[in-house]
Amino acid sequence: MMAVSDAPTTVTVALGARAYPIHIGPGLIGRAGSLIREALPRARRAFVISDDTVAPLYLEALGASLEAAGFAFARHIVPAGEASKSIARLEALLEDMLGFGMERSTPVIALGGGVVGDLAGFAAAVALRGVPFVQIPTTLLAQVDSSVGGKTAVNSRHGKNLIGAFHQPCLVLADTGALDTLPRRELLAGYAETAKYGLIGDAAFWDWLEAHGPALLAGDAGLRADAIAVSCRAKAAVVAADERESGQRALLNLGHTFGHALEAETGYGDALLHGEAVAIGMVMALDLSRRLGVCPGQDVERVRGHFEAVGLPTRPDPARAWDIDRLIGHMAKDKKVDDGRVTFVLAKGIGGAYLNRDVPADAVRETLAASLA
Ligand SMILES: NC(=O)c1ccc[n+]([C@@H]2O[C@H](COP(=O)([O-])OP(=O)(O)OC[C@H]3O[C@@H](n4cnc5c(N)ncnc54)[C@H](O)[C@@H]3O)[C@@H](O)[C@H]2O)c1
Ligand SMILES: O=C(O)C(=O)C[C@@H](O)[C@H](O)[C@H](O)COP(=O)(O)O
Ligand SMILES: [Zn+2]
Repeated sequence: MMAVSDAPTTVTVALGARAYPIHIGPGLIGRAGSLIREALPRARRAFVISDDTVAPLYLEALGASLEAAGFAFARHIVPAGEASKSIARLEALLEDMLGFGMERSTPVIALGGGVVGDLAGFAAAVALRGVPFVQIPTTLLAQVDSSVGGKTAVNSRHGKNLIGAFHQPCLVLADTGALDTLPRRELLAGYAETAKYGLIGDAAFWDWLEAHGPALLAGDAGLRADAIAVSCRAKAAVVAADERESGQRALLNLGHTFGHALEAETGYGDALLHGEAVAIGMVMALDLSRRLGVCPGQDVERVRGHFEAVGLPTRPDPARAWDIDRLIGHMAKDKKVDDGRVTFVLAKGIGGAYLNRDVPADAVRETLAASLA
């Protein structure tokens, strides 16, 4: 890994005519106006979406840079938290956007974490059948994962992200300075999605995280920027190869079949953050792989041990009454269900994720039971 200076690192998502850059580094919110102007020379107006925690911290700086670059802009602020990924919030947002007089060249700018990014991205996908979309992710999770790749969605009472669209951003500005105000619990949730890339296909990155994760979490800016760049390169390569998840993109769902079921069961509140659910889900996915005889037990323990060492949960809250049948019911609504069968992301060890459509129901049930015991 290289030490990182203040100059941004740029990763490109290679999607032909729709290719876009992810700039990673400090101070990018203050430069957003001129960078958006370069990407969208014709746009004169912009619509900014943020939440009520992020807006007081960063909207003034973003607004000043937009105005300096000649943009008039409107803002729409939603309450912070997963509950804002709802049809009701989407409707209010769309009406506000249309009231502002969006044109097909008017960009939607998401300033916030994955909740704001997923909601704003979906609104950008459907307003006027699609307007330009700029991601300015302010959480670690959003910088390593949700701002890249074009999955946008809101939740349904039937499950997580079940209403959405693929709509790629035209620009991603990951201002690493914004991570300085992020609470540790949120940082850890993003760390789980960062570690996911090591578990999926990069054992050396996993080794690196074991060595440097604690310092990264403690605030080392260079380590953070390095980990974000590695994560974005990994995600960009998968997305460029399989944009609409007809195959290998599903690997990015490691831990999510279990994780989304846990999130649905906790009602998308503060009790369990997405990244926490994914951490637990990844331990479950490796444990399931071990039960099927494909993953060494020592790799499962290594993952569990590292997550515990940094402070991530590795099993559902034992103080809560969990119902295995209900969890399995949620898993049956996973978007990776095909012909009634769930496609699981398993791993032949750290760095060896693969897809399996033939996982015996008993093994899934045993995995859940062991984790909930
Ligand atoms: N589209 C994708 O590919 C993708 C990938 C992963 C996750 N997701 C989705 O992302 C969502 C989770 O995103 P998240 O973890 O960023 O959660 P989030 O957007 O809820 O942000 C977490 C919390 O941190 C606050 N916050 C954000 N930036 C801050 C900052 N710089 N300083 C202080 N506080 C800040 C927010 O207000 C919020 O309270 C989930 O809905 C998940 O499904 C989507
Ligand atoms: O980008 C992807 O592809 C992912 O799977 C990234 C995940 O971290 C993210 O949580 C995604 O929203 C889950 O996919 P979904 O299709 O089940 O919503
Ligand atoms: Zn995720």
